[in-house]
Amino acid sequence: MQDLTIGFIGGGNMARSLIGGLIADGVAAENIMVADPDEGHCRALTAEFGIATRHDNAAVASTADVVVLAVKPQLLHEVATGLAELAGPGNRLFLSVAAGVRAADIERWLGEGTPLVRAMPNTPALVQSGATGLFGNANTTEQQREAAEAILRAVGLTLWVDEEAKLDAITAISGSGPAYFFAFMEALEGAGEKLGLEREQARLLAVQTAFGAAKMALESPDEPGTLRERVTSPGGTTERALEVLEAGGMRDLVNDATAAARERAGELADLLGEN
Ligand SMILES: NC(=O)C1=CN([C@@H]2O[C@H](COP(=O)(O)OP(=O)(O)OC[C@H]3O[C@@H](n4cnc5c(N)ncnc54)[C@H](OP(=O)(O)O)[C@@H]3O)[C@@H](O)[C@H]2O)C=CC1
Ligand SMILES: O=C(O)[C@@H]1CCC=N1
Repeated sequence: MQDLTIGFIGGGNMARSLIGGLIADGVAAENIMVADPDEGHCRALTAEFGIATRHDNAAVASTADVVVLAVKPQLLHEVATGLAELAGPGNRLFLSVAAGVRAADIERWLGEGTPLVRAMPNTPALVQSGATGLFGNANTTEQQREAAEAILRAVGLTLWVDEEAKLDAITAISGSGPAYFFAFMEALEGAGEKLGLEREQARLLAVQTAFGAAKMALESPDEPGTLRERVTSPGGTTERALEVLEAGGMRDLVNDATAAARERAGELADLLGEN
């Protein structure tokens, strides 16, 4: 892993999160390169992480053992076909983090036989607390799967799936998931302000509480449901609040929201796979 050269195609939010986590894990800045058309993104990445950047995708991909495709799904066809000369059977590993776009379509654009791992990471990778689902196509060697896993494990938890369709469920739960929790923190912050706290105080309390609850849920042998019960005194304040959330349909809403996210991943796959 320490000797792997990793080339990112696209230097936006997800790439930045992965790069930050990899650097924090001790990967040498010389082993990471980014291609992005935006001069501002390139300058910011070099300033923050000391990595080299280019505007030329092929120049970056040609020097990399692992090429991370981190552009928007809608751009993946164009970007992948542009790298076809550097792909193919027995060639370097491609690692796509794009939501929805199927491995078979990416392989067709890069060239049949290309070793490809599809990953669904999330932005907490930046602070090495990411969660990533992985799926490898039939062309990947054991060594390449290990390389993909080592990159993502450096920035958090990894989980292989045996059916590619499960990546869409992972997208809905943990890929998009940080946004759900950030939205809940925003809501709690706003609620705290309404209840008379200073905005900054309310934010700090909301964020620290989310962190504490997540840390506890991760470290405790007990399930989140048990931890919830321990906060909820019979006839107390939490019980009253949870009744309101349940009456408002919280669980149905979460089911509907994640189903919508998964459906969107499928729509993207169908739409973009036509190319
Ligand atoms: N953000 C997230 O939480 C997650 C994102 N993903 C996936 O990661 C991928 C990237 O998402 P995200 O980082 O959020 O998106 P961003 O738009 O932040 O990043 C994409 C980057 O690619 C650049 N770019 C545009 N065209 C090209 C090109 N032809 N060649 C190289 N780079 C190009 C963009 O530049 P410009 O802005 O100038 O267009 C931008 O800097 C998506 O496929 C998404 O599904 C997966 C999991 C989580
Ligand atoms: O919103 C999106 O489509 C991407 C994929 C998962 C998180 N962000």
